Amino acid sequence: MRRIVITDTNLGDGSHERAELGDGYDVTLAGVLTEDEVIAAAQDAEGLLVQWAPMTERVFAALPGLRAVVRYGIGLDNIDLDAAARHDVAVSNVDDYCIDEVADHAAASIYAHSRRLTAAARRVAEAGWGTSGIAAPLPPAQDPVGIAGFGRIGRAVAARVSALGFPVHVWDPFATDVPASVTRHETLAGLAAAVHHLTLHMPSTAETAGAVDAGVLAALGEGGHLVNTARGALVDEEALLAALDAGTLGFASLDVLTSEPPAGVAAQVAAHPRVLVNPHIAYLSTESLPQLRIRAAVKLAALLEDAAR
Ligand SMILES: NC(=O)c1ccc[n+]([C@@H]2O[C@H](COP(=O)([O-])OP(=O)(O)OC[C@H]3O[C@@H](n4cnc5c(N)ncnc54)[C@H](O)[C@@H]3O)[C@@H](O)[C@H]2O)c1
Ligand SMILES: O=C(O)[C@H](O)COP(=O)(O)O
Repeated sequence: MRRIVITDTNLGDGSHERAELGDGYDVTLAGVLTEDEVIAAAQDAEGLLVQWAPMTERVFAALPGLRAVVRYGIGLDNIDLDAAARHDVAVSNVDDYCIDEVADHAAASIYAHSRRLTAAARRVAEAGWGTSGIAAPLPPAQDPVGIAGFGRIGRAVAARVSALGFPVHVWDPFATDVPASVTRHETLAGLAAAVHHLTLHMPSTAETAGAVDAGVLAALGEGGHLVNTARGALVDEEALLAALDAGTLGFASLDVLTSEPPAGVAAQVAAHPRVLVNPHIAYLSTESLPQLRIRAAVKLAALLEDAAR
């Protein structure tokens, strides 16, 4: 019997995973989040299913029987991939769930701000019926959208916003087969300067940390709208707060922050009157969660089979 531990329990009770894995697996739902807790809970585990628990060098070193880890999600930023390789542990994510959900969320943020939904509702709540203080919306054809990171989600956002009539611009140094219908830029600042809405869809890595800095925000400008459904670490939040305070950036729609729940500068950003903040829910739907749990279990079983060969 192979022992599998589910670290975090945010996503459910382990029933989908147990049903998928069947009798050959002993699945324990640990509900742990710190290094020490993971090490204590995962002794003798061959496989781990992890959402946010930190998979660090220390954790891998303390679990010599571990063969495979699958993250419940797309981003692998809480897993030290070099450490996993050093300890001969296979790692995977669930790269094909929630693409439509996140794309819908980003496109909805763009459409909502384009029609000034948040600003207008705030105006009514704070100053009563009237239109002063609400910038007149532009027709979508004059309201370009910039997509940073043209992967699965970025491309799905492009399909949605172009169907709504927004011109699409992209920046992704690694993307091939970029369609002729979109305008490609060589730099993130160049993309920001060309658009009104900038939506982020690159991974959180050492290279992308703080990529949306003061220069990119200045290029996006006072009418600009930053949309982040990727990871908080992509944005220099000090610079974002300064730009919002100075009025040199128009608005931000943020599903993710550097600190979740918000603390410090992330809390100041989240409370800003020209920010629409959501509690990291872009992935969420009645379909995506069971898919995530089932696909994570299938992937872990495949990795463990490979490791046993
Ligand atoms: N908020 C949520 O609930 C939620 C849900 C799912 C995914 N996400 C985030 O969205 C991100 C994108 O997901 P995806 O499925 O589109 O990933 P993907 O791998 O399909 O696409 C990422 C794109 O980023 C590009 N890229 C890689 N490194 C880059 C760099 N240094 N600079 C610029 N571009 C770079 C790649 O070429 C690729 O085209 C994930 O990394 C994840 O963190 C968030
Ligand atoms: O746990 C989550 O918040 C979701 O699975 C999103 O994670 P992801 O952005 O890495 O997919």
